[in-house]
Amino acid sequence: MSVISVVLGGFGASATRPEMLTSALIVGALSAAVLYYMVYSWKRRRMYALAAKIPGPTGLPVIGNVFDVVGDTEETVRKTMAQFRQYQPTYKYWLGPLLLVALTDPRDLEIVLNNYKYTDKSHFYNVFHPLGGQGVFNAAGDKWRRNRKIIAPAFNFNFLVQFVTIFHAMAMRLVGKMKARADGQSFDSYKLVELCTLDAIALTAMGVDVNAQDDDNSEWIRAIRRCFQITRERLVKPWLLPDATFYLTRDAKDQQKCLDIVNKFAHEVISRKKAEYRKAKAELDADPVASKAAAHEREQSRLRQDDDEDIGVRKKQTFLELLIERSESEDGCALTDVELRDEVVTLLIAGQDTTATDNCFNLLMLALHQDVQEAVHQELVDIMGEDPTTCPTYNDLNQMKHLERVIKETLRLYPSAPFIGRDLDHELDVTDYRLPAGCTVLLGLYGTHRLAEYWPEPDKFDPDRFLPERSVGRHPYAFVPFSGGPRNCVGQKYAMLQMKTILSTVIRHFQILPGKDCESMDKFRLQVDFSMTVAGGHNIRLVPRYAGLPERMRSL
Ligand code: HEM
Repeated sequence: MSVISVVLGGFGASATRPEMLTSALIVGALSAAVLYYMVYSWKRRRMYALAAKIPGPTGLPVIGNVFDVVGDTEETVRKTMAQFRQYQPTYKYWLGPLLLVALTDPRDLEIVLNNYKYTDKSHFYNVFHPLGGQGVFNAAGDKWRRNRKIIAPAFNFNFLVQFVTIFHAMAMRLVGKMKARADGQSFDSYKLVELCTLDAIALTAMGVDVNAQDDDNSEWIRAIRRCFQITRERLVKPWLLPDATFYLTRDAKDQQKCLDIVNKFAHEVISRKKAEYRKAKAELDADPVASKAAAHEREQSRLRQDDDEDIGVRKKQTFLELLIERSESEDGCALTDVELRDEVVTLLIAGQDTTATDNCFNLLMLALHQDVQEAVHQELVDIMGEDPTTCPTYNDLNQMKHLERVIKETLRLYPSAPFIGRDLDHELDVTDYRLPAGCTVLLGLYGTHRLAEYWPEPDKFDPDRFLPERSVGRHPYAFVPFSGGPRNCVGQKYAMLQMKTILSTVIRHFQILPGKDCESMDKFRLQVDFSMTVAGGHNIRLVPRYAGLPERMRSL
């Protein structure tokens, strides 16, 4: 018997007692649900009223626009872009009871991002919590403020510049792998580049050579990549976003196993590095002259911390070693082993895929714009000479202005993080609307970067937009691939140094040509999980440039 017939028939003369009881229960439950919905809606009347003023696609009753974001991520990206084009710069949509407001106007981005009130990240970032725990990316409130203060000095040029030789060594490994693919056949550059950036971040964060480029099958590498994969899946399957549903799945158990491996490895490295630090310190303390000199160097180093010009004078250290040193020697900076682990794992997650995808998009842009590629190659030859194996100095990297413009223009068109989210717990006035309390704000960096008002012919690849004379007067929040304000990307200088080193090394060795299904920007099928990528691969072809060079220069 259907629910309706139970309800209608249940009150008829022929109804039995159990049927009447069932009917009464159903009617009671339905009435309670309707009453609950009415009270719930009444409480949210202000939200509905403010939301009604914001344009956006029409949704279905109760579930709203859920069908726009469920399913194939390529299709979701396609629909999101169409919505952006139709409603820009601000629009709303509903996912069930959740109101999302997409903001792309740079003035609105500034209002939200440049304000300490909105530094806590949206609830959907909970998918990142298993990896990176309460590290700087995930932490909120005072905990975030403290973490950020402790970690910030590690991202000063003065400290980062020592990593250039590591980036170059990893880039040369990549060139070695690419050499085997330089047969004119199309291949997905991401598969090689993501291992290169994993090697680079593991070495610079922990001082461990995981050598993913030669062996991507070790237990740790399999574990960390599986963790990335599970997080990606949660991001594109909305029903896995809440912990309540995710922790019922097999993936959650799998994630725990992999996390145990990743965390155990990190703890082993931390113990080893701490022991090394303490041993070196004990030896130093036993020698008063050396101890005084080290104290002087520490003080000088502290004074240099904010001076980006004064570089290359610190002794070589990894992020972890710097954090251990600060932890053990400075008031208020003591981090527990779990906190140290969370920071190190955070850097692995935040610094690997972002730079991998962006390096790959750069290779694609250079492949599609041969004139730009040749100009960049010429610039590299002018700065560093013909030998493609030379390691760039910091000054060399600084002079790579053309390459820098290419990287920025690529970040404009394909920002690794196309949007970021914040939850509003009170109303907020942006340029054209008052946003209701309780909504989630999506800051659409991708959309901002394509607003014609700020970027004429926005879909065109034109690195010269970033020439100083063409950048004058541009709104500071019109270009925000690394976000902005107090919670911006702490790793942006690292990212620029790493990408310049890897790209310049590859370009000096190979001419890059477009690969299968990547013959034009229109053909890219974009998808978003961890970062924005091309579904079907960042496919390129390579032609060695070193064929005409002396044998010494050809050895890779
Ligand atoms: C092309 C490369 C990169 C891009 C486009 C990028 C972009 C971003 C963006 C947009 C955010 C803000 C996220 C949010 O508020 O929701 C962010 C935060 C962050 N990024 Fe990056 N990132 C890149 C590379 C890196 C690297 C190489 C590292 C570290 C080595 C790093 C470490 C971080 C950290 C720790 C945060 C969190 C900062 C905080 O919450 O205070 N990023 N990044």
